[in-house]
Amino acid sequence: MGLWDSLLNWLRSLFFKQEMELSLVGLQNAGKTSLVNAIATGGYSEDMIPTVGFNMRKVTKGNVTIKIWDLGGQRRFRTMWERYCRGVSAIVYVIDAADRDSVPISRSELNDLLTKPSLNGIPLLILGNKIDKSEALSKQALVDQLGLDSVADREVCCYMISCKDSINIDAVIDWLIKHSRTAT
Ligand SMILES: Nc1nc2c(ncn2[C@@H]2O[C@H](COP(=O)(O)OP(=O)(O)OP(=O)(O)O)[C@@H](O)[C@H]2O)c(=O)[nH]1
Ligand SMILES: [Mg+2]
Repeated sequence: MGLWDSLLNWLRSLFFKQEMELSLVGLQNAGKTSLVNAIATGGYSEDMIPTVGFNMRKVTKGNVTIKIWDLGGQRRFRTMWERYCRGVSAIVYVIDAADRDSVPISRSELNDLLTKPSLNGIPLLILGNKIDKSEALSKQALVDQLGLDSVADREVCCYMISCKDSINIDAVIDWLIKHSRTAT
């Protein structure tokens, strides 16, 4: 990048602070809280406490401040998902790609969420997590088993990630930054 471009980018970052709000949803044990840690600090821990209700974290990447609603994935918390997804810039849906038995439940919970009129058109990022495990599904298998090809009313993107080995976390951050909007 030339000096002039760098200068322009710097000026832009001073005047156009970006911010975005997103919700992290998906079944318990999928790795949502681990993803927040991976994005915020790159840290990872084996012993995580299940999220009770929700947590809110603010993470700053460059000139983008991301407000993350990290929701509990246990059944009793799933009815809250819709409320916390309203008005966000993106819905991030995390799946344990190595827990093949849970994928059908994940699919039906995702379908329920996507039929809510209040969430119409909100971009969806699907993350197949735990690809460090040998039993993890391939991306194509996950896309098929979730029926993602039939989602037509919104932008959908899917990445396979590992919070443990920091695989594709950069791609996730890039996608998020592209979906932020200029703060007013
Ligand atoms: N092998 C492997 N394990 C992971 C990965 N990401 C998370 N885990 C583990 O999965 C377990 C659950 O992680 P959490 O981040 O607490 O899952 P969660 O989706 O926030 O769960 P709830 O808060 O109950 O909804 C923990 O033991 C993590 O260490 C990964 O990429 N690979
Ligand atoms: Mg959690």
